[in-house]
Amino acid sequence: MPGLWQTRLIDVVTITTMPFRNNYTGLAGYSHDPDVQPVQAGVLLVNLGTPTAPTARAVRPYLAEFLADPRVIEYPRWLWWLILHGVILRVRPKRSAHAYAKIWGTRGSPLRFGSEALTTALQAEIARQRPQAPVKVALAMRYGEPSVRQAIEELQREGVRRLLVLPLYPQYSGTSTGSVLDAVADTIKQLRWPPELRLVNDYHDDPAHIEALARSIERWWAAHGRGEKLLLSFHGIPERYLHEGDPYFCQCHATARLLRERLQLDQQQLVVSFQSRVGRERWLHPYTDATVRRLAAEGVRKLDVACPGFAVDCLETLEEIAMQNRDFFIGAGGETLRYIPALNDSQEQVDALAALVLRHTQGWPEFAADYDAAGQRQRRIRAGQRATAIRAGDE
Ligand SMILES: C=CC1=C(C)c2cc3[nH]c(cc4nc(cc5[nH]c(cc1n2)c(C)c5CCC(=O)O)C(CCC(=O)O)=C4C)c(C)c3C=C
Ligand SMILES: [Fe+2]
Ligand SMILES: [Fe+2]
Repeated sequence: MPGLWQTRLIDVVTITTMPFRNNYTGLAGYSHDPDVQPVQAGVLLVNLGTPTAPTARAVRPYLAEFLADPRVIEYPRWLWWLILHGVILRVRPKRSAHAYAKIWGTRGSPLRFGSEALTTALQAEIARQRPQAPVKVALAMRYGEPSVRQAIEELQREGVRRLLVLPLYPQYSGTSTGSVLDAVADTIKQLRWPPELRLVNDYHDDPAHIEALARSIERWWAAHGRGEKLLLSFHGIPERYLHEGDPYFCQCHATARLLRERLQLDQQQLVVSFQSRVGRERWLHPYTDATVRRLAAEGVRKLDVACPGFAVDCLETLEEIAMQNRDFFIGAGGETLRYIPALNDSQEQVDALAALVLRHTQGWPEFAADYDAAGQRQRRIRAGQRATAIRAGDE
C-alpha cells in the first residue's frame, strides 16, 4: 500500500502526463468540445426580480432576499438582521402584496412579463442585425428566479463562451447595478471555466437611449395631448450613499438634463424627483409624493409623469406613480396625473439596447458584421482534428 504522499505523487504524475483532453465535460450536459459546437456569445439582461404571486406568502421570501443584500441596506449586519426579521418581514409583505394585487395581470407580474418580452424582442433584433451570429439573449433576476447563477450556467450549457452582462438599470447605483455585479462575481468564482466577461455599468447618457426616451414621450404626447409640466420620477436611495460616492443621483440628473434638452423644455417645464423611500433615513430628494402635492398646490392641473430609471413597468411605476401619486396630486387640488409608460419592449428601447450591445461587444467575432459562423466552425474543427492527431501520436 503506498503512503499518502506516494498516492499524491502518483496522482500528480498521472495528471500532468495525461494526454490533453479537449472533450472534458465540466458541467453536466455541457461539452467544451469545439467539434461539438461553435463558440457562442451571450447577452444576459438582469432585472431586479419580483414575487411569484401577489400574496404575503410569496412576497415574504422575495423581500427577505432583496432586503438582506448588504448593497441595498448598509447597516451593521446584526442590527439590520434584527430589524428585518423582527419588524419589517412581519409587516411589509402584507402591505406590499396588497399593492402588487392592484397591478397583477393575467400574465402575472408586469416586471417579469415586461422583461421577458424585452428579452425576446432584443434576441430577434440582434438576430436580424447579425443573422450569422450565434448570439443568445437571456434574462436573469437579481432576486428570485431565474437567478444570475442559473442563467449563466444555462448559457454555458448552450455553449456561450463570451458573455455581456447588461443590468436593466440605465443609471448606476451600488444598490442595483453593483449588486448585479456581486451576483455575477459570486457565480464566476464557482465556475471551473468562466466565460469571457463584460459588464455594462450604466447607459444613462447613451444618445440612443435618450433618443428612445424622447421619442416614446413625444409619441405619447401625440396620442394623448400634453400636460402643463413633465415630472421625471426616479427610484430613490438613501442620501448617505450619495455622500459616500454613489454616482446614481448625478446620473439621474444627467439623464434628465439630456432629455430636457432633447425635448426642448425649459427648467420650469421639467421637474425631477425621487420616489419609493423605505424607512426613516433621509433619501434622495425632493421626494415624488411631496413634489406632486407641491405642484398641485402651485396651480398645476395637468401633470405628466415619466420614470426613466425603469426599463420596464413594475410596481413602482404602475402602482406607486400611476395610482398612489395620482391620488396625492388630485387630493392636493390637481386634475389629472398621467403616467407615461416605460420603454418596455417598444422598438425604441429594442433599437437602443441592440446598438448598446453591439458597441459593448466590439472585437468579439460573433458580433462582427461579416462573421462567418460556418467558416469559424470549420477552423475550429480543423484545430480539433490537429489536437486529436497530436494526442494519437500522429504528428
Ligand atoms: C430599502 C431599500 C431599497 C433600495 C436602496 C432600493 C433601490 C432600488 N430599487 C430599484 C428598482 C426597483 N425597486 C422595486 C421595488 C422595491 N424596492 C424596495 C427597496 C429598495 N430599493 C422594496 C422594498 C421594493 C418592493 C416593493 C415594496 O415593498 O415597496 C422595483 C419593483 C419590483 C416589482 O416587482 O415590480 C424595482 C424595479 C432601483 C433601480 C434602485 C436603485 C437605484
Ligand atoms: Fe427598489
Ligand atoms: Fe414603492
